[in-house]
Amino acid sequence: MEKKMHEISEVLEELCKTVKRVSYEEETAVASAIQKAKRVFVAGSGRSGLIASCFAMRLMQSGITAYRVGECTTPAIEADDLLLITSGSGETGALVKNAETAKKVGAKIALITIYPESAIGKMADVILQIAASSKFDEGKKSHSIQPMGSLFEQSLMICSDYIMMILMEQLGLTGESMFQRHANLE
Ligand SMILES: O=P(O)(O)OC[C@H]1O[C@](O)(CO)[C@@H](O)[C@@H]1O
Repeated sequence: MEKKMHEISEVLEELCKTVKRVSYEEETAVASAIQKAKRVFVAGSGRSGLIASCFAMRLMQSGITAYRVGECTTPAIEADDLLLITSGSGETGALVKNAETAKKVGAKIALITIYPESAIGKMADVILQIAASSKFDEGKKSHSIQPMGSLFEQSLMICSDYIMMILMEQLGLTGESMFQRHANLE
């Protein structure tokens, strides 16, 4: 049999290492920022944005008023709201603009990123850092065995689901109670 370049277990190992390094304090800080907000607006681009949508879905199922930025039914962000941005680089143009708008109206910003010192990081009130290699590190020796932002995006999915578990505990929710709000028009 032909030798594989990498075993799938190596992918799981680097994912496990990355999510275990994420700070619990930062995860709980994001959960409290969500709880304190009147409404949560979730924004992300590309693959990070797809995971942002998964997060927004769970927030809605928890009874939190959550919107996905970019949907035509999403209203204007206001002072009591939270803009939660998922961006590996923290530099994606449209997301930087979203953060500037949120700042201007006095909304809070939470960022999940590789780079706390990024343009969005500098505007954020709460930051959760995922120490993964980014799409900009492609080709470097230190880069993940997976391409571009894959390791960040996978870690983002696990961390956002874990933040949901923290919220469930704080709000006294169960999977069953959340399922009551699951879409019945699909
Ligand atoms: O997570 P970032 O750095 O904001 O990048 C957004 C997206 O841009 C891409 O590079 C291309 O869509 C994706 O890999 C990534 O999810």
